[in-house]
Amino acid sequence: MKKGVLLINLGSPDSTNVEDVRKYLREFLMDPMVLDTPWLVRKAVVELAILPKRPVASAEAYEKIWWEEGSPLIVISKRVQEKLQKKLDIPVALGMRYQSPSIQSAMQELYDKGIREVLVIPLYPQYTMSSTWSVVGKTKEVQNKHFKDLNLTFLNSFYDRPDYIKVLAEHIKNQLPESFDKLLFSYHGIPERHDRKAVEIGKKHTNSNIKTYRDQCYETTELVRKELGLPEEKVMVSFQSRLGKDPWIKPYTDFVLKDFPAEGVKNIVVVAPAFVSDCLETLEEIAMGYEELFMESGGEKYEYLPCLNESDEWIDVLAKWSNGWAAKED
Ligand SMILES: C=CC1=C(C)c2cc3[nH]c(cc4nc(cc5[nH]c(cc1n2)c(C)c5CCC(=O)O)C(CCC(=O)O)=C4C)c(C)c3C=C
Ligand SMILES: [Fe+2]
Ligand SMILES: [Fe+2]
Repeated sequence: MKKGVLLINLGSPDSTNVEDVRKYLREFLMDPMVLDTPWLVRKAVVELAILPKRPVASAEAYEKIWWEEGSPLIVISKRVQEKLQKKLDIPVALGMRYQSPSIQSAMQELYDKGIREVLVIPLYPQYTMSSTWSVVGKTKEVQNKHFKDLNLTFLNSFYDRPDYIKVLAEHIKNQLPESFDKLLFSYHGIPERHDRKAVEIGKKHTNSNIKTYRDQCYETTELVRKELGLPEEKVMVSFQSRLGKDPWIKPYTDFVLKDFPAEGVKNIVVVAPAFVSDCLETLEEIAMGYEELFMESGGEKYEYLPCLNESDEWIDVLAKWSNGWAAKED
């Protein structure tokens, strides 16, 4: 059977226009894998508490990082798809979990080429309900509704895959300044509750040994630290982007950054391995907002190292995984 690859990332608003941002946030936050309350409560919270004001602030944040060609997350994901396509003999399509290009349009593209076997790669190294399981659920739903004779194989995570660890460590090493006090691994946070629920959801999608998102983040960090040959005290993990009043997994990046200078940690480097492409969370929150916070708290030097993005070495890894899957007997 003809084979193809489907890359899926989170997605961005279509523009920095407040209405487009509102539309994006509505789709994102109405996902029960993101806001996991009963539908009516979720609808009330989203429409009455979040959507009246947040889109204005979010649009301003997007405005600061938007590129001429569009949202960095979309532009980078398209570059990854194009570069990977050049390396593979089988078609590669790109879909976004929220907004456009949709997962359905990407699947249609592959289907129209006669493809009936698809390797789905959610572009999240670590799985949890709001990242990978949301993508897996949505992709299965679209397949079941519109493409019944399409077979899907999922690459559910790569947080501990030696190829990924090696390419990430090398990428960091090439950009690491000669001297620094701490290398901070800041991952996207999730509510503590999700870390328990996601294990049950993950078991439904796969038979493998499911871990919590927090544990996966610590594992990625430890593997990269060892690959870099850094002592334990040079590295720290934290979690960013809290939303709402529930407890999220700790330590919180903003708290850590505020405390660092008083502890003598004044020269830091920050990486964000929950993302393979730069996006609002890295370019605005980490590279702008957190730098300001750290400097105001007494920090002296702050450097953010960009994600893997469309680097040749990362494309080579994606090509290796895709070819490995494509070479398997049906
Ligand atoms: C309950 C809220 C959220 C959870 C849980 C969550 C988990 C989560 N998100 C990502 C990746 C990205 N999130 C991005 C933006 C973003 N995230 C939330 C909320 C939750 N995320 C919101 C409301 C937003 C939009 C911006 C804002 O208004 O703050 C992005 C950036 C998108 C872009 O266009 O650049 C990414 C990427 C992961 C991996 C994750 C769970 C691990
Ligand atoms: Fe998020
Ligand atoms: Fe954020």
